[in-house]
This record gives sequence, structure tokens and C-alpha cells, in this order.
Amino acid sequence: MSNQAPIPVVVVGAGGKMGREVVKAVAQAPDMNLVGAIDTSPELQDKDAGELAGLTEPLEIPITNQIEPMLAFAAQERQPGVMVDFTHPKSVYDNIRSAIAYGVRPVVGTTGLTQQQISELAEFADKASTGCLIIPNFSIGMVLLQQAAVVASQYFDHVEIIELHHNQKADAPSGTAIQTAQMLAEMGKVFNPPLVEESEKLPGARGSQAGEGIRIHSIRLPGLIAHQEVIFGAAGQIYTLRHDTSDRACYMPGVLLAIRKVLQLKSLVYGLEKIL
Ligand SMILES: NC(=O)C1=CN([C@@H]2O[C@H](COP(=O)(O)OP(=O)(O)OC[C@H]3O[C@@H](n4cnc5c(N)ncnc54)[C@H](OP(=O)(O)O)[C@@H]3O)[C@@H](O)[C@H]2O)C=CC1
Ligand SMILES: O=C(O)C1=N[C@H](C(=O)O)C[C@H](O)C1
Repeated sequence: MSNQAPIPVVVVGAGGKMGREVVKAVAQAPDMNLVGAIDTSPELQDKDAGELAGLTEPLEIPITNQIEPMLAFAAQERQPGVMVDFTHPKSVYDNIRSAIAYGVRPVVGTTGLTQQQISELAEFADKASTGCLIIPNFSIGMVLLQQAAVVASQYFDHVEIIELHHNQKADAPSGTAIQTAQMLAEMGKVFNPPLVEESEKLPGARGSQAGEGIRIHSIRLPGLIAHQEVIFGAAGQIYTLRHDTSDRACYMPGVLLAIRKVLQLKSLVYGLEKIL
């Protein structure tokens, strides 16, 4: 058993679908200590974070909407604190800035940050010499899919991305689809050279333009969790890469890894593949 003090972790969005999984995973991790559970949802105030997460015993950590006192508390612990954020595109930027200002390391799963916001946050983290991880997808399967897509893109000039999610998702396209398109665009070629002049009879019919000719199509339906296809086409063949999630527990090994790794960083890092 290590003599090191457990990593103090504050979960923001603790009452949400991902937040509850994170509370459970952190509570069960021997080297971590849940010190705060933040959620702005009015009906969740003062509820026990552990019971909400489905643990049999309460954790004696009540849900609160007060982030700053929790960050201040985490900052005073023996080990540097970590804030895990699974909230909403509207609030994540401010949460990250507050955490860094308190010297608490952000591990961010919330998607929907703009490139401009990510650049500003990178500068802020750099100046504070504070580690910060922004990870659009914590599942190992998605990292493998993206790596396979990068390899395939050397041989195929035509590709489209379809992402399919539950219909409570706020942002579109998904952060993962945007990241996948960025990885392909970095290959230094233009995909999908047009063969005909296309006209959309209904706006959006051909999806969104993610750069370098790559299009993303977003589907939202109850019954889905999170799914992505990258479809390559060439004369006489189709190569499809597909990833499906059936349980949000699939993200937890990545989240726990990120909590441990962020303590070793001094700047902002984007993407799970960079810390594996
Ligand atoms: N990186 C990854 O691997 C993954 C990322 N995600 C992303 O995580 C985010 C959350 O997803 P999900 O858990 O499904 O969403 P949920 O809506 O289920 O959960 C979000 C929770 O955060 C609360 N909340 C909103 N704003 C704040 C705030 N400022 N401070 C504290 N709590 C807040 C919400 O309350 P209320 O409902 O009252 O607004 C809600 O309880 C999304 O951006 C999603 O795309 C999801 C899965 C995997
Ligand atoms: O909202 C979700 O559920 C998910 N969001 C992330 C994204 O936008 O890429 C990750 C995963 O797709 C699940």
C-alpha cells in the first residue's frame, strides 16, 4: 500500500448521467477521495452523491451547487486536487478557469468547447503551470477507431462520419466526431473531391462541413447511447469503422487514468490518446 495521500477529487455535474458513474468509480478507487459533488440541478441539492450514484452506502458527500468553496477545499488537501467536469457546453469553460485559478487540475469530459475557448484555456493553464486534460471521448475503443481511421485515410480519398447519440445530448456534432474529423484533416489532403455540382434541396441534407471536405452527420434518438461510424469509400469497396457504447461504465478506466495523469502535467493536453 502506498503512503501517498489519496487524490482529492471534486466531480462537477455529479448528478448527471456521466457524473453519477464518475462518483461511483472515484469512490471505489483506492487512491482517490471524493471531496465534493457539484450539480446545479435544483431537485438534487443536498442529496447524497453516493446514494444518487447507486452505491449501497451513503458517501456523506451532499450535492451542492457551490463550486468555489469545493475547489478551495480541494486545494487545501495534502495532494493537489482534481476537478472532473461532465456538465454542459455553456458552463464548462468557466468551471475550468475557476479550477485552474484555485490550483485544482481539471479533467474535462464535457464537449462543445470551441477551438477559440480551448486555445484560451491552454494559455491560461500554461501561465499557471497547471495540468488540464480535455478528453472528448474516454473510451479505449474510440481511440482505436480513430487510429484505424487515420491509417485508412492514407489509402482512401472519400470519407464521411456519422455519429449517433441519445436525444438528450445538447451539442452537435459530438466532440468525438469533431476530433475524428480533425485527425483526418491533419493528414494533409482534401477528401471527397466533388464529381458533380451538388445542391441541397433541404438545408443540412449533406451534413456539416468539418474541414478538408469531411462531412459529419448527427443522429439523435431515444434508445441510443453513443455510437460513431467512419465510412470510407473507393471504387467497388466500402470500409466501415464503427464503435458502440452500451454502458457509460466504458468511460471510467479512461477517467481514472486521466485523474492520475493530470497531476503529472503542467499544461493543457487534448485527447485520451496523448496519455495512454
Ligand atoms: N468525454 C466523454 O467520454 C464523454 C463526454 N460526455 C459529455 O459530458 C457532458 C455531460 O453529459 P451527460 O452526463 O450525459 O449530461 P447530463 O445532462 O446527464 O448531466 C449533466 C449534469 O450537470 C448539471 N449541470 C449543468 N450545468 C452545471 C454547472 N454549471 N455546474 C454543475 N452542474 C451542472 C446538469 O444539471 P441540469 O440537468 O439541471 O442542467 C446535470 O445534472 C456532455 O457534454 C457530453 O457530451 C458524455 C459522455 C462521455
Ligand atoms: O453526450 C454523450 O453522450 C457523449 N458525448 C461525447 C461527445 O460529444 O463526443 C462522447 C460520447 O460520444 C458520448
